[in-house]
Amino acid sequence: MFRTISHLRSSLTSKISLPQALRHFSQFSISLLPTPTQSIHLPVNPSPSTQLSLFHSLSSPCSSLLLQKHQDGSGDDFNSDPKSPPRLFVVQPRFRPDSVLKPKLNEALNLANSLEEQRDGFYDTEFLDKQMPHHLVVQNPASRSIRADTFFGPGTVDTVKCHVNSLDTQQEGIDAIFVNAILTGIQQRNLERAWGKPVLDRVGLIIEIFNAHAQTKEAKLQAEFAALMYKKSRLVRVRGPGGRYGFGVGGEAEVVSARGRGSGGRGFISGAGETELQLQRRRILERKNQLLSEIKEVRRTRELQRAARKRHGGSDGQEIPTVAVVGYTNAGKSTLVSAVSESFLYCDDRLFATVDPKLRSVILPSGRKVLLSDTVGFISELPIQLVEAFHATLEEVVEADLLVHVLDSSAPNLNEQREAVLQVLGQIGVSEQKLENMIEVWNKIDLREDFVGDGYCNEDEVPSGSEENNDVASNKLCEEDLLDYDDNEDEDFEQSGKLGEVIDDQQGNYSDELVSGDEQDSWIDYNGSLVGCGSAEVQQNDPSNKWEVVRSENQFGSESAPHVKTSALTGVGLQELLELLDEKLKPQKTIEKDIFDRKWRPPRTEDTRIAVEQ
Ligand SMILES: Nc1nc2c(ncn2[C@@H]2O[C@H](COP(=O)(O)OP(=O)(O)OP(=O)(O)O)[C@@H](O)[C@H]2O)c(=O)[nH]1
Ligand SMILES: [Mg+2]
Repeated sequence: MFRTISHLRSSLTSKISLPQALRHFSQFSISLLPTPTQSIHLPVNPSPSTQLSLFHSLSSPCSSLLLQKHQDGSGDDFNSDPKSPPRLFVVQPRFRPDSVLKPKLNEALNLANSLEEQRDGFYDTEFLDKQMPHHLVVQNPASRSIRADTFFGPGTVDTVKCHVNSLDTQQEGIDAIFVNAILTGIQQRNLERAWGKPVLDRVGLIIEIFNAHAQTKEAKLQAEFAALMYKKSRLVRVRGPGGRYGFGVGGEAEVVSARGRGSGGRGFISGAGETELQLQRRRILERKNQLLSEIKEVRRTRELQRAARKRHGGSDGQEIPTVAVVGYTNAGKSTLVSAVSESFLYCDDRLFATVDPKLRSVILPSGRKVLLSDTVGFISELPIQLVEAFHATLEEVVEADLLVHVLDSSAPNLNEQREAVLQVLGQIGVSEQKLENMIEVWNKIDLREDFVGDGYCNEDEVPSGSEENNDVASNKLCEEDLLDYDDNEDEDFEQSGKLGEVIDDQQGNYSDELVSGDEQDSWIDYNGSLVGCGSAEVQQNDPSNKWEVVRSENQFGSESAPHVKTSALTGVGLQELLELLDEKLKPQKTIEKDIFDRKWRPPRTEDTRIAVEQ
């Protein structure tokens, strides 16, 4: 059955998540037509989800791709379960030194494996039992040499293509390619065309994970809003062979930004693709307005709930303070809140396991009741669309009386994670005063090599909220030990290639000064050897090697020491954390009282002095 694209688009209504869309996407063979076309081959009676997957395809300059159901029906059997996780191939740009690359690659693999939806309230496989995705480390183009059309140089694009083809001949195949970098709309589309697979960049994947993990109406609305804004910023049009604009094949492509600014000037207004572009924009705008009004309602409800909490307070009529637990994703926030509140919150090694914020009440050692708010985790380069869309959720953090920043003390890039969290807190408008008053918790202390059972790096170290007790000497000691450890690990990593292989386009020593130009990638301080596409094999998953770097030790190079070290799993440090909460929440009242006293009642001593003089 053939229909026009406009006809098709007008019938596309429902929304499905990317995992589902990718499943359906894989049921079609894709071939470029020699000339732009407005026709499309649809399966008879496409389901709503199939329709939407087509809509995804049609949003790209590949809208003239011929989508044909496999004649032999093989597409139907190809991983046709719409809820099974998509298989992603991870392309990780290289960083130097390897101690920087390792956590980034590790995070990329974790992100790729986190894109999964629950089935009947559960995931099919335990996260740590999942196979590591296939991956490839490629050259990271220097910022001034990033190609506007494909991000990577042609050598890297070809190399990835070779590996994708090779994986496709294998039984498992892959559904999409995840590039752990931020791509522009046109780079993404050009790479999709070059590799013949859907491409996700870092922002896109994180947004999709939020969509896949959202359970409540609030989280679903916000995640969809973020996805919509992301999609809006990626509308592209292409210039065909005759210089005509449209959604045609080949030719030079241009991005039309979210502000509607195209580089085509007046000519942009006409052209075959313009109607389609406008139609998409209108559909996005309509949905955006609808979502905005629903999100507004969510914010209003949250405000009312907060006000009610303040009004009713505890049993003694006192206001119940709220403590927001923030931190990098997977730091153990939910586990910590569960442990101290003796309740259950969903915890998982999947990144962004929590998308739906939860409140739990806790009784502090003084008998005072507080509410702990477990909220979404942050990540470096957290998409701004998500920060904006999750405004209603993040307002809880801004409005909280006290913040607890949970860090994974076993993370090799602890400082980077801290910075990423502080950056997001600044972005959402947390006041300086709250940041200064924030409690820093180093969680997962049991995973540290220097863990001696009481939770501290050094047996002599006595943690406390006060700066003086932060044992800098002992921290330095640990730092040296761990740096040694890292160096050795780098060697192992390079030689054994356990995590994947490094693919280079050129052989020899390079720096970004030496290589530039169309035909070559730029290099960042790189010493490497040629691994050609033919000789290279993509790292196969070896279950014994899985997640090896996940638990590697960090450099312990933190300038500021934590206020308290905990292990949410073993219970170490939890009592101390509660005592610290008590301590931090008490002074606020005293300060308020002081101000009140000073404003309305002159100090008694003065009164007394005056009385004596008289
Ligand atoms: N060994 C150890 N594992 C921990 C500890 N705390 C949490 N974990 C594990 O770390 C993983 C992530 O924990 P979560 O509590 O889900 O982390 P989170 O910070 O809430 O993560 P997001 O919701 O994704 O932002 C889970 O597998 C936990 O079991 C700890 O103190 N020690
Ligand atoms: Mg969580």
